[in-house]
Amino acid sequence: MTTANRLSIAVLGAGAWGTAVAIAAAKHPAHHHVSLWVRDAQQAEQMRLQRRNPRYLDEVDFPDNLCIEEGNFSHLVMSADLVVLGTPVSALSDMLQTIAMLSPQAPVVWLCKGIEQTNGLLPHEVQLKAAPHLLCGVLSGPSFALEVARSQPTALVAASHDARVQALLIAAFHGNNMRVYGNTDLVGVEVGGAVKNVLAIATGICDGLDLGLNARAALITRGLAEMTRLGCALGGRPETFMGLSGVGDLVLTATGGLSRNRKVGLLLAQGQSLPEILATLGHVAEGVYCAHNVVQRAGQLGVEMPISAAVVQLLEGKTNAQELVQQLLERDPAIESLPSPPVH
Ligand SMILES: NC(=O)C1=CN([C@@H]2O[C@H](COP(=O)(O)OP(=O)(O)OC[C@H]3O[C@@H](n4cnc5c(N)ncnc54)[C@H](OP(=O)(O)O)[C@@H]3O)[C@@H](O)[C@H]2O)C=CC1
Ligand SMILES: O=C(CO)COP(=O)(O)O
Repeated sequence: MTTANRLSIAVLGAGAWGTAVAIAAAKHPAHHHVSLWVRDAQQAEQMRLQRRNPRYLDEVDFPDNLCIEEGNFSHLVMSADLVVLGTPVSALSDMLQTIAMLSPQAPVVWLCKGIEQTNGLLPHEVQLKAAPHLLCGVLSGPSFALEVARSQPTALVAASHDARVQALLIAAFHGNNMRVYGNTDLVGVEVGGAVKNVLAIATGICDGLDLGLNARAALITRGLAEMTRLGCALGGRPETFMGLSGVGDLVLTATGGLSRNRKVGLLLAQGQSLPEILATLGHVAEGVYCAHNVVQRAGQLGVEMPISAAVVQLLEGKTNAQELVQQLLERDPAIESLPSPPVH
């Protein structure tokens, strides 16, 4: 740390979320020194000239203490108090391995929400495999990039088993209309972040078919039940799913007009094909890439996830939106199973 509370923060990855988080850190009252690393040299040049990110968040100006970097990021990693990975899940393993070689002691947090497509691992499982000795954590919770970049009020969860990483995340981001809550349940926080994306696709389909507000509320509630079942079977705590990274992010993503996952669902309901949708989306929609693994991991644990399974069938072209709804409605009657409230 340079002076009391003033941190040097390196954000690697300048998509919508990496850019918004870099802006939030730079606007923090402690005036952190923030470097935002962009992989594309041309984009970096544009961002330096315009002091905005024309590709992903073109309406928000960069604060003066946000520096745009490109090329080799080793000097950034080696001098940072905190490294923040703004890349999608697909890049996590490579990024962590590179960072571990450069600076094995660097505290690293990731922002991605999903499951690795090739091997079905949650982000912290990817880290345990790729760079097990790094000091790590995740920042998650209901947070559309545009609103964070505009400093609109937002509450997030800083999850880590290491109290120093939680404290660093709070020092980096808590303030200037952002609240950051500490949490030690990495599994619960990451399952919430991954599954809500799949459920947002389902809710987009529901709304795209104009099934009504009753149907949407039912889908979100039963979706939360299936998220909680999977999360608890993987070792997460039931109360985590009642928190910001669980029901909080589920409600935001399933109902919010800024969600890319919800948009995928809306367009599927209109009859567009998945390749067409992905070709025009312009951003990563992690639900598309993790739905299959969510359902596969649930299957391995004997956990039922009918809504997520229906989304997988649709994404794989095995059903259409109308059939999917029929399939869910025709399920046998059941007792409403809910996770028990935590005992304090
Ligand atoms: N947007 C949001 O509101 C939120 C997003 N998230 C999560 O954050 C993650 C990133 O999302 P978001 O920023 O919105 O995605 P975007 O699609 O906006 O941007 C993705 C960024 O990652 C870069 N990238 C992709 N692959 C690699 C790689 N292999 N190496 C280096 N950089 C790479 C892309 O570079 P390039 O432009 O060159 O392709 C781009 O800058 C996702 O997991 C998402 O679920 C979480 C909370 C909020
Ligand atoms: O995670 C998010 C909000 O918390 C963003 O969701 P989308 O990726 O669906 O836009």
